[in-house]
Amino acid sequence: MEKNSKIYIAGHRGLVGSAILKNLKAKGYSDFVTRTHSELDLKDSTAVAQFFATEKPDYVFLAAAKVGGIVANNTYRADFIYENLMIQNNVLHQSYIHGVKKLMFLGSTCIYPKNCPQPMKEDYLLTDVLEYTNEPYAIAKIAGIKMCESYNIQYNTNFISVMPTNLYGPHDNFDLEKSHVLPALIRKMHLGKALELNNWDLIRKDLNHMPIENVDGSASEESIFSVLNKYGISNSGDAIQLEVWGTGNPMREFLWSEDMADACVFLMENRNFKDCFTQSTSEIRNTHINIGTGIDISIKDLANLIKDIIGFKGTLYFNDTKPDGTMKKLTDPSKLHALGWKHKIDLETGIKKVYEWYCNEGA
Ligand SMILES: NC(=O)C1=CN([C@@H]2O[C@H](COP(=O)(O)OP(=O)(O)OC[C@H]3O[C@@H](n4cnc5c(N)ncnc54)[C@H](OP(=O)(O)O)[C@@H]3O)[C@@H](O)[C@H]2O)C=CC1
Ligand SMILES: C[C@H]1O[C@H](OP(=O)(O)OP(=O)(O)OC[C@H]2O[C@@H](n3cnc4c(=O)[nH]c(N)nc43)[C@H](O)[C@@H]2O)[C@@H](O)[C@@H](O)C1=O
Repeated sequence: MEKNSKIYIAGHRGLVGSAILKNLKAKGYSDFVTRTHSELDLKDSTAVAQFFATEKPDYVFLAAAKVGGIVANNTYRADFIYENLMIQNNVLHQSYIHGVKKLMFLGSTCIYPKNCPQPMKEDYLLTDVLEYTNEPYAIAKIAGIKMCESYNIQYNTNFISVMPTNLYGPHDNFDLEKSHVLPALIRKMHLGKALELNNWDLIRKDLNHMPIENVDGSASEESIFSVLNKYGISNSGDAIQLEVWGTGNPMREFLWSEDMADACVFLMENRNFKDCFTQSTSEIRNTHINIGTGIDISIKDLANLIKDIIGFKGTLYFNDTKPDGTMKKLTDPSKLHALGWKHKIDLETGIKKVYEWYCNEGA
């Protein structure tokens, strides 16, 4: 990429897209094309074709997708497969039609089999059955990888795919039903601590920023209590109790979103699809690259770490009627390391940074 290249970041207000935009600006890139979801619905093939014909971007980061945690994936199964297939089909195909020089497609580590050998190497794709809770989303992401490879092989495009592990950082989704575990636990413990301190100003400020089921900060204490109870924040005698979904035993790997963005920009600057042709086989597959830390933690230990950082004193209980999902999904990031990139922010530092962001801007 040249510093004056025209770069389209699809999903520039999201967790990853906002971090990619910030990273590119810091590195001296200056010509960006962005559209919010309401300005351009990427599911709309005609609108996407018109957008590419008008803007003609040189480079594309596809960080727009239907994204959510385990329960959202399991509940809105049709939306997750339909929306993701539509978004990626439209953006990839129009990037080919309009001669985009290079595109990055963002997948996810849920593309790997439920009982994948650990750590997960790129070559383990399509070797066994997927985890049920996010199968529709994973199938869409696998289709995206195969679409990139197929267009590259048939049409000589330069589409590269990356498979990030679980991500977290500023501009994440903190909805208590639809978000991923790390932002959900941060918000629950932030509210739990405020309840412990009887700090109703803080609780009302949080709910004004993001109402829970239409309950905002103007509601009565009784209504607020009842909605917090529903989402697993309750008062049992002298302690606040906080629900953690599942058994607490699953292992997860977490990467700071700004490290993720740095890896994406590094690969856009240094990696081309043709690099994969050095393989000794005529069958070109598994050309995607894992992005992770190679370090994981149990959900129970994660919950206790967040509890300590936030200073929530109440008790945690594990609700095993909620799904655990995959028991372990740890990336093998050696392909990325061999290319010269490694993460910088460890989990404890990242949680402190995102909690500070949440208190200042997110809540
Ligand atoms: N978060 C994570 O832990 C992980 C994420 N990923 C992948 O990384 C990528 C980015 O995810 P993340 O940043 O977390 O997601 P976010 O939900 O934070 O952001 C998604 C972005 O996509 C945009 N978007 C969604 N639907 C449409 C649509 N129909 N038309 C136009 N824009 C749309 C949203 O726009 P708007 O803001 O305007 O609504 C938003 O900016 C995705 O491909 C995701 O699958 C992979 C692994 C883990
Ligand atoms: C990134 C990845 O994200 C999704 O997969 P996931 O890793 O299972 O996502 P998760 O963050 O929602 O959960 C991780 C673990 O944590 C537990 N857990 C505890 N308490 C809460 C809780 O309060 N909220 C949530 N969401 N999970 C909780 C939860 O039960 C599970 O065991 C994919 O669907 C797919 O979208 C994908 O690619």
